[in-house]
Amino acid sequence: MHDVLLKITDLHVSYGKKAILRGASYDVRKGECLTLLGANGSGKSTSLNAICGFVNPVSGSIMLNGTDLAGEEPHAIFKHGVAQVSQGRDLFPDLSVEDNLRLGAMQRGKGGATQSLAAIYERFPRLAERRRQATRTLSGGEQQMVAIGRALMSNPLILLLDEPSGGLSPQFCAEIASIMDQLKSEGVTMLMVEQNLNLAFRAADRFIVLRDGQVVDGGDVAAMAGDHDAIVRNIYL
Ligand SMILES: Nc1ncnc2c1ncn2[C@@H]1O[C@H](COP(=O)(O)OP(=O)(O)OP(=O)(O)O)[C@@H](O)[C@H]1O
Repeated sequence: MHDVLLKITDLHVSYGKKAILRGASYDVRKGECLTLLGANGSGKSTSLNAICGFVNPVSGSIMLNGTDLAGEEPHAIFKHGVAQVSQGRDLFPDLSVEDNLRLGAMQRGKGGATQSLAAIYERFPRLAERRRQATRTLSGGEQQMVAIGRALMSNPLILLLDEPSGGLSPQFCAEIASIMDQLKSEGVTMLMVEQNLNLAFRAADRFIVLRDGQVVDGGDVAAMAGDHDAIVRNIYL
């Protein structure tokens, strides 16, 4: 038996009249990394946005440790322990690295446990060196580290990662991959959307494939023994 942390059941999300998620159901188990795969427009980012409360589901449930998050406000969902990392887009560019990191802890508020800055700097020495720099002066990969660090400051129950490798050089992709390895070894639960299949399969324990807003495939990454072709065909053909 696996401990389920997040249970999505029959989730429907629409933008106006356009149905994007059409009855998606899946679980994320405690301590695992689950990757959402699927062609462009299949509803991967919408899934993360629904979990975070940036978009309200039409119906269905999003149970986190027994609490239904569906329809809750984003700040309330964050306080329940869901933190999203979205490609550095939501950082404050003129604030220092340190101030951006501190904001992650403040947002969770008094009730939530937080990680110390020292712990984040130990994990990301590159950020310690740049702690006083305006965040906009960092490279894309370093900004992605700030975004991950900021999410970790709130000590989340689950980390949602939207394209962690997006737009990064191969060198930074490798760094992000090793950060994810480290998070996994620490038992951090992650739900990730990732187009870079090398990273997706390296970091993930399990995957699911979305097509037209429904789950059409899924399984254990280890069981595929490196044979990813069938999955790729299922996603893109
Ligand atoms: N705010 C919005 N308003 C209207 N339509 C939207 C909105 N956000 C996304 N969509 C549409 O919903 C569909 C699914 O988008 P989503 O971003 O979830 O796809 P995705 O699977 O993450 O794709 P990609 O791999 O291209 O990022 C797309 O057709 C997109 O144009």
